[in-house]
This record gives sequence, C-alpha cells and structure tokens, in this order.
Amino acid sequence: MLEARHTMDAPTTTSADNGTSGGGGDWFTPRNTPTANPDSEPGTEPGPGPSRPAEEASPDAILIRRVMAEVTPVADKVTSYFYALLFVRYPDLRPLFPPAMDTQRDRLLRALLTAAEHIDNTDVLVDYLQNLGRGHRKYGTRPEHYPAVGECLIGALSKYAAGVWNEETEAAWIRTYTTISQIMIDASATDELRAPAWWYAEVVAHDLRTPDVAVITVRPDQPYPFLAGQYTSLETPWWPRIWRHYSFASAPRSDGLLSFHVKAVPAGWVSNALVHRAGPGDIIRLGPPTGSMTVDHTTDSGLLCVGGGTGIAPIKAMVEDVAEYGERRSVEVFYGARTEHDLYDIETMLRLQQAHPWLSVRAIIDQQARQQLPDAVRSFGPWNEYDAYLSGPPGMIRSGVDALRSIGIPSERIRHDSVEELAAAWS
Ligand SMILES: NC(=O)C1=CN([C@@H]2O[C@H](COP(=O)(O)OP(=O)(O)OC[C@H]3O[C@@H](n4cnc5c(N)ncnc54)[C@H](O)[C@@H]3O)[C@@H](O)[C@H]2O)C=CC1
Repeated sequence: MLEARHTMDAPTTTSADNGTSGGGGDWFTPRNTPTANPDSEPGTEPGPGPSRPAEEASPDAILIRRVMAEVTPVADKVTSYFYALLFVRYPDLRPLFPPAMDTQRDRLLRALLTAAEHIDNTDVLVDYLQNLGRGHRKYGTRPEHYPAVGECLIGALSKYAAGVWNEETEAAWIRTYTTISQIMIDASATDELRAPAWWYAEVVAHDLRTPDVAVITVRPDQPYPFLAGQYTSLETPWWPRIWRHYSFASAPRSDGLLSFHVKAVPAGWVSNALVHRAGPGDIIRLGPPTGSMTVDHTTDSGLLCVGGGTGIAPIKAMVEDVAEYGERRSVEVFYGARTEHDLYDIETMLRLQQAHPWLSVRAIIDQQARQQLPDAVRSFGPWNEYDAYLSGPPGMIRSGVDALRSIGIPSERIRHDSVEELAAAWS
C-alpha cells in the first residue's frame, strides 16, 4: 500500500484573537469541540463527499483544482505571501514557527496540494488530516489558531489565482478549509485525552558507527507506545522548533528505550547536532509515533524488506517485531549501501539472521555489485508471494517500486513511507 502521507506539516497558528479580525470574518471558524465520533465525517460541516473516481470530481474539487493549477507555477510567491500575511496580522504567532521558514514554506504548498488532491477521497483525507491534527499538538496549535490561517490562505490564493477567483471558488475553499480544520481539531482534542503533546527523552547512549552515522538510544519520560516500522518527529535542544523525522530502529522494548539511526547530512542542522553534538544526558523532545509501514500480522505472507543506508532502521525494527510475534514466516532482507564501510549495522542484522532461521540477510554493496539495490533484489526471487517493504533514499524507493512492480508484485503489496516527506524531513 502506498502511504497517503505527505508533508502538510506546517503548524497552523495565529494569535489568540478568535480569528474574526483581519478581514477574514468568521468564515473559517470551526467548532472547537470534538464531534461525537471524531473518526466520522466532521459533523454538519460540509465535507468533501464520498470517495469517487477522479473522472467524477465533485464541484468543489473542480473549483479547488482550478485554483491549484493557477497557483502551482507561482508556489513560492503564494507561500511567502501567505506567511507574510499571517505574521503581519498575527505577530504573536511568529514564535511558534521555526526561525528559518524555508522548509515550512515548502510544506504548506504541498499540504494544499495534498488536500486538493484528495478532496474527493474522504477516507484518505480524513486519515491524513487526523494524523496531522495530532502531530500539530507539539507545536502548541490551538483550535482558535485555525481561522486566521484560513483567512490568510484565502488572502494569498485570491491574490495569486485572481484569474479564476470568484465567489464560487472562494466558497469552495471555505468549505474545504472548514472541513480540513475541523477534522484536525477533532483529532487533536481526542488525542489530548490519551497522550501528551510531546515526550521528553534523555539520550542514554550515543554510538558513532561511522564518521557520519550514529545510533542513538533514548529513554522517554513516560511510556511511549508505537509499532515497529513507524517513525516519529524529533526536536533537539540546539535547534528549537525544528522537527525532523526518524524511524524507530527497534521494536518496542520491555525497558521502554527507543533507538534511532541518524546520518549527518550536509546542511542537516538536526542530523549534525544529533551525530556530532548529542551525548548521554541530553534531553530531546519526541512527537507522536506515526506511519503505516508496519507488519501485517493477519497474514503469514513472506516479507521482502529492502533497506538502503539508514533506511535499514525500520526494517530492523520489523524483523524484531516478527521475531517477537512468534510467527515463523519467511523474511528476506536486502541491505544496500554504497561502500562496505557504509554497512554500519550489518553485524546486528547478521546476528539476527543467526538467531532466526526464517530470516535471510543479504548485503548489497553498490561498488561490488555494480548495480543498485533495486536491480539486485530483482535478480533474486520469485517475490510474487511476498509483501514488500522499502525504506531508504527517495530515489531508491522510486526505482524499488518500479522494479518490484515490473516483476509482478502488485502496488498494494508494496509499502514505504512517503517519498516527498523522506526528501524533506529526514535531515
Ligand atoms: N534514519 C532513518 O530512520 C530513516 C532514513 N530513511 C532515509 O534513508 C536514506 C538513507 O540515506 P543514506 O544512508 O545516505 O543512503 P545512500 O544514499 O547511501 O543509499 C543507500 C542505498 O540506496 C541505494 N540508492 C540510493 N539512491 C538510489 C537510487 N536513486 N536508485 C536506486 N538505488 C539507490 C544505493 O544503491 C545504496 O545501496 C535517507 O534518504 C533517509 O531519509 C528512511 C527511513 C528511516
């Protein structure tokens, strides 16, 4: 299953002003209390309607896409203008955003595209927005922040889509944004009853495996439930309000410790801090667990796992999960790296292989194999009885999906995290 997880990760915020100032009126003011069933359609707010094929787009979807087509070529301008509006009208909110807004700006546009893309696909949209609403709790986002964001969003879209903007398009955006924000608010309110907005975690071990890869182990301040294959967002004390994603590198452990594999990448503030600066005793913050690249325990199909570089982290967690679960299903791991030196976790993987007869681990080193990881996987097999899991750089995921589909694995049996998000957020 390709995950419908994209990068709509900008904190939606504005001043404690209830959103009725600044020209937006109360168009976007969603209800502040959760609906009776937060997993259902958001109450009486107009929703995107039932899922339907793309060729039968709803009237709102047609209007939304018309605007998107206008603004996409000037994405940078729209996003800059949106944030300018937001921070001028609601300056109190500026501190909730990271000091440097580059990534954030990029995220907003993608968020819009995602919402527009899925406006008729209620299930995907709801699931995605609920996750997003929960994830926004760590930014300090409150229900009263949403109206101002909607107001500034409309302000920016109407300016840059002037050619197609009219009462009808505006009404469609208002309906859509109201739906979006209501789902997020509801999910956040429900989550508040069962989980903290974030967890503090103390670094208890820092193992520099190569000059730029560290395996970091942390102890959360309270229980942290998650599933093997998922990932979290992480903030370091050195770069406040900059959150980056890392997969859990172990299945849930009885001692409650969590581990991450971090590679310091050029211009990666968080990754460099984690690899070169962090040490035992440092306190980081963790957001909630997320992601659906998890082991399906309802089947006993074999697992074909392809991990490139630090993408091996969630694969290792899933192998441990299978071991823990007790099912003796076949698990075939391909662990790719550019050089032998980059196979920083091969010993762990080989130890797991030794302990579990159902597990096979193959290291594929570009330089030796003279081919990239996905091609190497294709030359083994057959894989048509397997569920496939891909984790690694975006290019590897893309060519991995192509390679696996070309040998007959249907898309719904191929799982991976969002390529867009990988590109943006694992640094
Ligand atoms: N740290 C973590 O928890 C996680 C990290 N990731 C992602 O994994 C990646 C790891 O990066 P590095 O360790 O630097 O990996 P890398 O760039 O050294 O590549 C690792 C392997 O992927 C293959 N590969 C790379 N680009 C490819 C392409 N375009 N087509 C086919 N194969 C390709 C290479 O052949 C190599 O075997 C990052 O993009 C990170 O975002 C993914 C999940 C979890």
